[in-house]
Amino acid sequence: MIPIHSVTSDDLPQQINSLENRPDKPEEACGVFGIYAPGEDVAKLTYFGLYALQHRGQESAGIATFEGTQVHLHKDMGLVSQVFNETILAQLPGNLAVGHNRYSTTGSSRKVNAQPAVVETRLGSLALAHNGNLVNTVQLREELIQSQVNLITTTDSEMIAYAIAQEVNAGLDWLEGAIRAFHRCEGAFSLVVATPDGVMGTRDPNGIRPLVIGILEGNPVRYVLASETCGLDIIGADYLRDVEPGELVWITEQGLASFHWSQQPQRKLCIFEMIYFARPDSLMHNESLYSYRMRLGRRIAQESPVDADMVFGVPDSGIPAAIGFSQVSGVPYAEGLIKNRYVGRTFIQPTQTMRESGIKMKLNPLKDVLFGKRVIIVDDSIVRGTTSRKLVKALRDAGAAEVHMRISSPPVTHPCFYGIDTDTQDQLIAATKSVAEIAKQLEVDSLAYLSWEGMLEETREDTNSFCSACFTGDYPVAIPEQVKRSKLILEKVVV
Ligand SMILES: O=P(O)(O)OC[C@H]1O[C@H](OP(=O)(O)OP(=O)(O)O)[C@H](O)[C@@H]1O
Ligand SMILES: NC(=O)CC[C@H](N)C(=O)O
Ligand code: SF4
Ligand SMILES: [Mg+2]
Repeated sequence: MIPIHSVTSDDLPQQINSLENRPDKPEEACGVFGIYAPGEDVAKLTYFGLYALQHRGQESAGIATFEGTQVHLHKDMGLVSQVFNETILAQLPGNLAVGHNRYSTTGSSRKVNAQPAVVETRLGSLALAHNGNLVNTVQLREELIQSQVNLITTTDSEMIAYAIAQEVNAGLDWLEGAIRAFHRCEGAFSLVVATPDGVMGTRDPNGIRPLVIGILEGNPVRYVLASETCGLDIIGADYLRDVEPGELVWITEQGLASFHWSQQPQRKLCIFEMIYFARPDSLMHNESLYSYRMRLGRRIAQESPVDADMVFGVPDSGIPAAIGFSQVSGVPYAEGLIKNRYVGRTFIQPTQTMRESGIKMKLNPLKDVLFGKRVIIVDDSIVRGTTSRKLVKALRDAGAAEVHMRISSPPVTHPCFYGIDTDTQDQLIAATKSVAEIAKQLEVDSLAYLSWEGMLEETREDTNSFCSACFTGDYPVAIPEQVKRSKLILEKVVV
């Protein structure tokens, strides 16, 4: 158990959107979970919630519980199953809790930067867990320092916690203080915040990252917040609704109260959540992402048909689209690759050698199935192209006669600043190469990406209600020049 901390200085200096030790593929955004359930084992329920949200961040995990005014906190580097055990969970009593799985986007990947961030205020402690990434970190940090806030790290999440504390210490209550602080933040933030009085959940005015509300039946009903509905399912909570962009929900012994704090809310959910990041069994817009991803496969089969003997998906995230492709094209669906189930979704690959061998460790072609066949492989995205390049070679080595590749999203040409690390622009294969050049480099017989319109229309929602900036460069929240320059480093991008 670690004591309530005021974070120490061992990770200074940091650059904004620190890029060191990044793997070569899109990483998950963080996972957050919150619960108000007096009488229940809130730590254990949070543990299960985080377990279901593990795919959103695998660097560190943490849980903070409140027992009256007393906060209990445990966090460390590693997976949820490595950070917690029965003994540790038993030392986290309380009526309410928040938890976090981290993939770092601002501030290095170190224990000191693990979340929840706990800070003290005149009304007691607050514990905050954040999914997303602020773009005005430099300005916010400056403001906080100038107002004598003793900031020690550069994690954007901790700055939000200190901004709330600052407003509360200036005399505001929890709600007013939090709302004042949210107005000072720009970028992406889905937050859960625990206080001695209750749990808050909010989304930024664009609702870039998801956050859902669930209820645990009982008398009285208990409320749960989670990044995705799979975090509700695992504890038997029913999905109630999404937290709206620019909405604050405040869960206390009085129940759930809602406040709309933004004057200009709009829907700009990250489309990458839908095509890749979130779990396929999670619901978005009242349907599973599995169904949406299958439609993407159907759509690309219509847009870019090709004749072949079999079609299969790149495990895991390419599979639903491959099934959809098969349904429309009539090309039989088969298993051409077997994934080692003990290799995580995002096998962290800090060096090129490890990246290359990582793919080999993760995916193995079925030689007897592939030999002499014309195959179509479907994946959800190509970012740097490392996976595709290795895979195509492995399929050819296994004896495939033809290899056709279909990607169920458009080419990734721009980096993300809102909580997903898609690397600097020069690392994105489609930023510098045309589709024909990529096909040549990957050594495929044909390559086609889904159209941008197709990706958005298949959501069956208003096509303006998504962020798709990594495909277009059209960022819904303006990126300050200094931050832009850290990742947008190419003069000319291929479109
Ligand atoms: O072009 P690249 O830079 O190689 O990145 C893109 C690849 O990475 C992701 O899969 P991931 O390995 O995370 O696995 P999953 O499908 O098991 O989630 C994605 O689904 C692509 O396969
Ligand atoms: N991926 C995320 O959501 C990261 C949250 C936060 N920016 C951090 O670095 O911890
Ligand atoms: S830039 Fe791409 S990954 Fe980032 S929030 Fe927008 S759609 Fe998602
Ligand atoms: Mg994948």
